[in-house]
Amino acid sequence: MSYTGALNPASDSYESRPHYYIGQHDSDRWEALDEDQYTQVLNSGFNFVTAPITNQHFFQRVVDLHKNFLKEQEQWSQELTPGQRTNPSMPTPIVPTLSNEDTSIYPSQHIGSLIIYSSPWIDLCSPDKHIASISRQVLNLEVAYANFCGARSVVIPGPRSDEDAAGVRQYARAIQEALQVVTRANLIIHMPMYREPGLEEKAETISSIFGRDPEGEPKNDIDLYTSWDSWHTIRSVCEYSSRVFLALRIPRRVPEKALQERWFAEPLHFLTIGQSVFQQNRAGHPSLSKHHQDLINRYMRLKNAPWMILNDVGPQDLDTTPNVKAIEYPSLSEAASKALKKENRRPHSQGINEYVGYMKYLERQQPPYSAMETPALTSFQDWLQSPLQPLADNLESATYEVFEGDPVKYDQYETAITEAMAEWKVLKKPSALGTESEPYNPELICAVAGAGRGPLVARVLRAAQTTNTKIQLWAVEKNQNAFVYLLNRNKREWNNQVTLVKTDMRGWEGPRPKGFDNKISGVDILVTELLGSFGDNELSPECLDGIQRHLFRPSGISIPLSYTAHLSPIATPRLFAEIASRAATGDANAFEIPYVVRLFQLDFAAQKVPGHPRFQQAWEFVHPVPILRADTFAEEKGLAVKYVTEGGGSMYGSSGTNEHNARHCHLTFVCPTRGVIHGLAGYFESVLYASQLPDSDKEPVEISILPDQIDKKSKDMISWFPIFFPLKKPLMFPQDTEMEVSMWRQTDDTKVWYEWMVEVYAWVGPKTRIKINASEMHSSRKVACLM
Ligand SMILES: C[S@@+](CC[C@H](N)C(=O)[O-])C[C@H]1O[C@@H](n2cnc3c(N)ncnc32)[C@H](O)[C@@H]1O
Repeated sequence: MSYTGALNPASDSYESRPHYYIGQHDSDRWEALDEDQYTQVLNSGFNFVTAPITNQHFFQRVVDLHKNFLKEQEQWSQELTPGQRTNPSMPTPIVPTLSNEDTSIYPSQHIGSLIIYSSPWIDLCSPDKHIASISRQVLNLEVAYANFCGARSVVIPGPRSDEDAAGVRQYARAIQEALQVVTRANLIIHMPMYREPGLEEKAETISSIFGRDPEGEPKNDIDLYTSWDSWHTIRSVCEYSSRVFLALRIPRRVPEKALQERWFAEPLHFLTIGQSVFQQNRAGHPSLSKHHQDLINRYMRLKNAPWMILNDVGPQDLDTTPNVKAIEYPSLSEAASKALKKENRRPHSQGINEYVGYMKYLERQQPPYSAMETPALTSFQDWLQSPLQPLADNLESATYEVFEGDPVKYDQYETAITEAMAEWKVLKKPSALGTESEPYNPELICAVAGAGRGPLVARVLRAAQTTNTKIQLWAVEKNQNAFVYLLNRNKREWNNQVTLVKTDMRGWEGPRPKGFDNKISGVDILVTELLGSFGDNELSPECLDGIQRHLFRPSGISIPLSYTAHLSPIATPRLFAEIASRAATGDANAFEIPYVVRLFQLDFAAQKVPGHPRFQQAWEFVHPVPILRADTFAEEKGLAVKYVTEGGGSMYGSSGTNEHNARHCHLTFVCPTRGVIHGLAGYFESVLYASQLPDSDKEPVEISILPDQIDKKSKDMISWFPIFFPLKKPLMFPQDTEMEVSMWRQTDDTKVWYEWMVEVYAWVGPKTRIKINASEMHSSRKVACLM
């Protein structure tokens, strides 16, 4: 396949894969482009260009200012007495404000389409306090002016080295100060993915001009994470400001996956790609390695996909004569249509820049959006929602409609119900004469509890048809509005064959089947779907406690049979920033509640290590509660006795009736690379049905939202997003950490809530571990009400 011939938007559907916005940056550019140059760049295929805030005139002014200062200081120190001379220091000169000769950008309604660069020659990290101060003043003057002009984003070169921690702190402070100076514009810090030895760009800085650039010996042992460390210091000092973003410089050699993922979680605004990152293919055209392509493809899947800036890749023949007149930038579309008119007038078309042509080719080669990447689903990426409380609240029809839009969940349920019905016939027949506890019943008695608008009722009826089973069916629902819908559906679709009961399932008296002398009977199959993102968080265990007493013993079947909650510690700077801003604007509980969120832009802290998987099970619930079948069932399933015992303890002031649904876990995750976490990602899995036949080799019917299981167990299931338990303060950890997560599912007679904390341990000897960091104990005092 060829990428030459380049842009032909009509030839491929751009909607079916992420779109590339490609900008042009020239590191030698001192002036903003004039209109003709700008048009020429857009004509060569770029979508936007960069512009420096200040020019060479300003640069020279600052250099002269510092030169004069040094001279004066020299003279001044000569005049001091030897005693005074030990620490001569004059106050740093004040950089005069900008004049119209210092800049070529001006306010215009189109300034937003320019990406503004602050001066690459400032050195905010300089150990020379005067140079550092001048640099800071220049930055403030520049960002203030860019903000005044209406610029939306200002790219600021990151620290030149990560070695000097004090320098990085100083840099971070300067950015924090610049944030106070600008009221609107975003500050975009330009960082390398890592420092490639010998390949760092060497730009002239105010320090190098005055001979103060700390060169240092080139190092052989590269620490891939120092650049990220610097970035982390900067954004932490800026308190995760929502106006601080990243321009990430793509290296020539793509680093290990863990580092790629680390940056993936950060607020990427731009990917910058220098000419030297490109290789030449056999035909002599620029190309990127497969690793680079994979990296870009991954980053472009983000909801707010980064834009790309190609550095120093032409067009070469721009007339770059310094331009001191005010420029009125046309909008992108105006410029493009002007360019087209000009193009038509030109004898020879100038053609697409070959680097842009190649990037556009890569754009078309990206994997198309999958079923899980519809615009609707993508819009949910990293969007915080409060968990539903279907017990306490009545859901709206639109919410049910969203559930019903996911066929995967219902297909799995139908498979489970079908298997259970088929096995019921075999298991129940031998006791055809019946016992006292299980009188013979030729028709299967089934109940769907929490029926909503009836999708599971429909699946039960279908399973009965498939297995040719005669059933009597009850549907129990406490939401009076959904109940009206059920009544209507029963009449229209189900020929009134379903017995509808509007009640809280915990108080349901049980079915009175036909042919039972109007007596209350047991239930053969109880179908429920009361699961939340963490399995038990929508109070499935508590609701089932009240209804499972109606199940026939021992043959009654609960679908689901069991569910497990799982955890993994994650870095998610964007969510932390969002929750922190909620907390700062008055939501005192912002960090004390879990959120349902389609986690996407995250980095898992734990690696997959034998014995310490990345996702670990917190706890399990099994139905019916084994106390009722304790001896046989619990033993068969190998359940811990603590799950079997009902009662057992009581919260202060409560009678402890729900104590058997309390849980606790203590998990150890292994984190080989240093980093930071912002909370815990929570998931669930559920066994809907597992064969009860002794010789069955059938796989259990399961659903899972665990990232490493969903494709295997319930591919493309979208009914549940993960849950996120935030930490109030980001928790740093060094390399080779053992991270210990403790979580409790707490309950009294009236409610259920979670408590969680994380501790960081490091090995300091073969047998000695010390605690080096810990979060606070968090408590979502009232996650779900039982009343
Ligand atoms: C997650 S929705 C599932 C609804 C439906 N089965 C579906 O798949 O669309 C849970 C349903 O259970 C109902 N529900 C929750 N707790 C209940 C209770 N204790 N008694 C009766 N219905 C309950 C809610 O009103 C809601 O309709």
